[in-house]
Amino acid sequence: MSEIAYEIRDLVKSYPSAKTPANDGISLTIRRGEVFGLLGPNGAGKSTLVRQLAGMLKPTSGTIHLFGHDLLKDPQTASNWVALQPQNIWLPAQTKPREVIETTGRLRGLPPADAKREAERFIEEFGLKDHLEKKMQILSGGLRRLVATAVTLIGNRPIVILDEPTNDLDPEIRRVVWNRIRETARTGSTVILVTHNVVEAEQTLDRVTIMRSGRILAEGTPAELKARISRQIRLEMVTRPDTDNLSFLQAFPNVQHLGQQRFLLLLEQDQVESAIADLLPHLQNLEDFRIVTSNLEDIYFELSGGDRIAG
Ligand SMILES: Nc1ncnc2c1ncn2[C@@H]1O[C@H](COP(=O)(O)OP(=O)(O)OP(=O)(O)O)[C@@H](O)[C@H]1O
Repeated sequence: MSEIAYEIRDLVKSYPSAKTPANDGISLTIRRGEVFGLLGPNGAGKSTLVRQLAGMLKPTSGTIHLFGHDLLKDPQTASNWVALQPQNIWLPAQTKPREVIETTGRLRGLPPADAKREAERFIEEFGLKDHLEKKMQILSGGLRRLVATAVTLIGNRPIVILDEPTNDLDPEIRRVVWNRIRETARTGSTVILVTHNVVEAEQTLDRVTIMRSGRILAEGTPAELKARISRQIRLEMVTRPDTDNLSFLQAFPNVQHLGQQRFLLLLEQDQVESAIADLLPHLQNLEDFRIVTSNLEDIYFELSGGDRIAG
């Protein structure tokens, strides 16, 4: 099988009702066996892109080759090779977790004993044991997403696409899901991830594309993208809840408000010392502060010059 999973060229998708294209000239190469991340704010066009990659949506123009096959001429290729967990998950309302996971495994060609064993492992790891008698229609959103993730991962399809797999999940289980995603790539599957959870995804992704307004802003490994602003240091501050006087923050012209009591300053290395000196007289207004190196979310913020990704 080709070392290139997807070759996407000049892809445009315009919805009839929209003024601007949801995907506006996307060209990308996704390699076999990598975990590839699509990051970007709401409305950037990420879901539109992955639905086309899964053969569920027809591009307006451009080409998509999957393992060398022209997906537009032969959309069936995608149904044979791709497992997609869409953002708005749908699972048959009357089914129960074990049944839907195991049956999917069998439909993907696993021998019955293997499908059963694999389903048991997902049930165990994803903490579904106490919910096996519940039908999909009464499962909570987070549990439904976990079942959908198991359904997508079971059977190790050559292409696995997950659109926001860790939404609605608590931190402990998110870690389990990220581990399973990495394991899936180790077996040779190519994994494409749409996520807002930039900080956690950074550990999982081999390569990243940052999108905005239907276009690609940047592409590379997390390390390559970070190298662009690696000189910068983050000074994160949490103000005390009872502090009304935040005027001391005005001494820092580029301070960003991250929401609630959280503030962020991105500093050049030679600015750190004086910033701390400016901050010291106001420590009584701070609940916490820390100095760390930049992360992937900062790169997104720097590149887009705008909204911070909701975490
Ligand atoms: N079926 C549709 N008809 C018309 N416009 C649509 C349709 N689906 C998406 N859009 C528009 O296309 C643009 C891209 O949407 P898309 O869902 O692909 O973005 P996204 O990056 O996945 O966003 P989010 O992170 O919020 O899921 C948005 O402006 C959206 O309103």
